Amino acid sequence: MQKIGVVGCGLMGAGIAEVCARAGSEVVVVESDDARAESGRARLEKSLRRAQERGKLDDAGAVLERIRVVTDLTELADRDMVVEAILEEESAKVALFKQLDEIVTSPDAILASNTSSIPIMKLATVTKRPSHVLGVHFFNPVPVLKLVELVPSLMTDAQTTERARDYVDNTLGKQAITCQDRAGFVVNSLLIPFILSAIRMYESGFATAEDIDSGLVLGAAHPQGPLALADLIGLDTTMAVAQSLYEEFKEPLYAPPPLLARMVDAGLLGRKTGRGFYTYEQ
Ligand SMILES: CC(=O)CC(=O)SCCNC(=O)CCNC(=O)[C@H](O)C(C)(C)COP(=O)(O)OP(=O)(O)OC[C@H]1O[C@@H](n2cnc3c(N)ncnc32)[C@H](O)[C@@H]1OP(=O)(O)O
Repeated sequence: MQKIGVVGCGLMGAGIAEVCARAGSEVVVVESDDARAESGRARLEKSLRRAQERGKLDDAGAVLERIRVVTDLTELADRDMVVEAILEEESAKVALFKQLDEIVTSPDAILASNTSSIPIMKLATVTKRPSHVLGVHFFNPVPVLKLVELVPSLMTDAQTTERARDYVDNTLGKQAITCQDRAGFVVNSLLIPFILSAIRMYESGFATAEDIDSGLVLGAAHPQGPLALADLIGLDTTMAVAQSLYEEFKEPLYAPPPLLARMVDAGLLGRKTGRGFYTYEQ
């Protein structure tokens, strides 16, 4: 698979486009309008230049030449695999998969979703090729974290999953794990209730954000504490994943705490807006 498409050039989409292009694939990224395409391009450039400055990449320019950011979905027609990385909203993803099914011409092409929590079956069944639809879920920051979760639905061909695994393991040099099509998959089913517990602890006044995070960094060797991690993921995404998990399993441990909902209402979404549990320079 050499021709990759990515839909969405936000935090995750840009990261996915970057790692695919760094691995030698030719990548077309689609954004919904010119302004978003421009900021997506800037995000990619910044990340690649930073990798070059840190000596992790020889030639950022050569990688950028393999990436085109466009606003027309039909430019994905000739792709071998398209990875959807738009906002975590089921209706938007369903509408996009219907369009991709019409646009992407090769019957062998894979339609993948980077969703964190929406059942793959909901996306597969709106296409005429459910055997070629699966979840390919990356982790933030995509250039740093090695894991990719592969999530076949009940309708996905074993061959589709194997082709995706081969690309992830052998072309991207990451490591794939596979799990069933249940909300949250492996990582978020464990990580989100942990983050929600930290938010409840903070909300109750039990300890400060700094002390909760220091506890986990210094006492359990986590690279960052749960509240800083929620800010990195984005509080809107954290909330959306929690809601999907709660809807699927109806377990109280997945219910979003009121403080998280209020922060999302207020637009305090973490790093990307400059304020969440902490404040950040923009
Ligand atoms: C919600 C979902 O569906 C899925 C998810 O994404 S869940 C979230 C999963 N992510 C995590 O759990 C992240 C956990 N945190 C970490 O791994 C680390 O704290 C971190 C990588 C974010 C930052 O690490 P740090 O040591 O505190 O900071 P820093 O020294 O700046 O970075 C460490 C390395 O990562 C690199 N890095 C950090 N952020 C980066 C980014 N956005 N892009 C590229 N590289 C980055 C740095 O360049 C640095 O590399 P070198 O050591 O080779 O110089």
